[in-house]
Amino acid sequence: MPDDPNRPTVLARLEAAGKRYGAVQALDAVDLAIHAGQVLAVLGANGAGKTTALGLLTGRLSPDAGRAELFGGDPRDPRRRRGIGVMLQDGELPDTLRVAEHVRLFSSYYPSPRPLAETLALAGVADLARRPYGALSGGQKRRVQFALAICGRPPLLFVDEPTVGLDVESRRAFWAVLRQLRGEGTGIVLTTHYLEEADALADRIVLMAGGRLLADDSPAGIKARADGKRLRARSTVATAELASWPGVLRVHDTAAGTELVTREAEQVLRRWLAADPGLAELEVRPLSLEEAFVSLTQDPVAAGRLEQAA
Ligand SMILES: Nc1ncnc2c1ncn2[C@@H]1O[C@H](COP(=O)(O)OP(=O)(O)OP(=O)(O)O)[C@@H](O)[C@H]1O
Repeated sequence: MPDDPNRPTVLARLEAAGKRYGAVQALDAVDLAIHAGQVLAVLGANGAGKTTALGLLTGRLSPDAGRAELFGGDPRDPRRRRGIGVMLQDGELPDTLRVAEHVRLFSSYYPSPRPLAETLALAGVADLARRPYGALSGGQKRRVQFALAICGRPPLLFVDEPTVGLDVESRRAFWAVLRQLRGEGTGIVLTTHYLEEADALADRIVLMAGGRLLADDSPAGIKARADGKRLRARSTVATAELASWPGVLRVHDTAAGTELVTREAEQVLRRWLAADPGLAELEVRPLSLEEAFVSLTQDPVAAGRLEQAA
């Protein structure tokens, strides 16, 4: 059968993949596909299984159930691993080599690397080329690690919390480069604890908790699945009372008034107005990705609904 040109190219996948460390089921029956020309953001609290999932996809770890596949074969095969670029969280590099020397050395491992100047410019380190790595700031080191991950033009790029320690301007510049690489057809797997980053960049988000996938959807889809609203108003009703009402998921006081999250906005709002005729400065808005994330990872009912929907 001819290939469907509209079907995305799968670069890597997990099929019912599991990994156990003693009593800890780090990954449990996870199905995941990584597509060319897409940014996939992997989100989850500490210990959710993100690093383990990436370890299986990059061939650093082997599954003990199910399978992992990279470019159609075994991720542990060095020829396949040469097709990926990896930017790890704590990449240690020799301090004495200069930035350009590091990039030149890494580029030499690949069959058709980017020109040195292009790699340095993309990573935003052109003006640091002659500086020894050890003399760079934390954020500058992150950018050099990114340069090493992209210098070989890998069709698949893994970036693990890439913008930790970057200032706002550098973070935006980094996002622009990731978008450019995606535009060139690169598949990008991004783990991040910055939900704003996932919202801004990702075509798809997978949400992990306890080694399992809670959701695999677009950022808008994730927000819609959480299906809640945030209400905020100045009110004399005590937060403890609001928290006891049916349908209210969370309540807290802010400088701008009392804020609550609910999946039954109309019902809760009617009750709130009846209980406090003086209620003022009312604001109703959909959940942000951050609020949806908290709601889905902390609320087993919502997580169950997600699993059914998936
Ligand atoms: N080498 C190991 N030996 C024992 N347990 C491990 C090992 N690696 C991971 N685990 C456990 O497996 C679970 C998943 O860990 P993993 O590192 O994949 O989580 P994560 O989502 O990447 O977390 P973080 O956001 O903190 O990086 C955790 O409970 C962790 O303690």
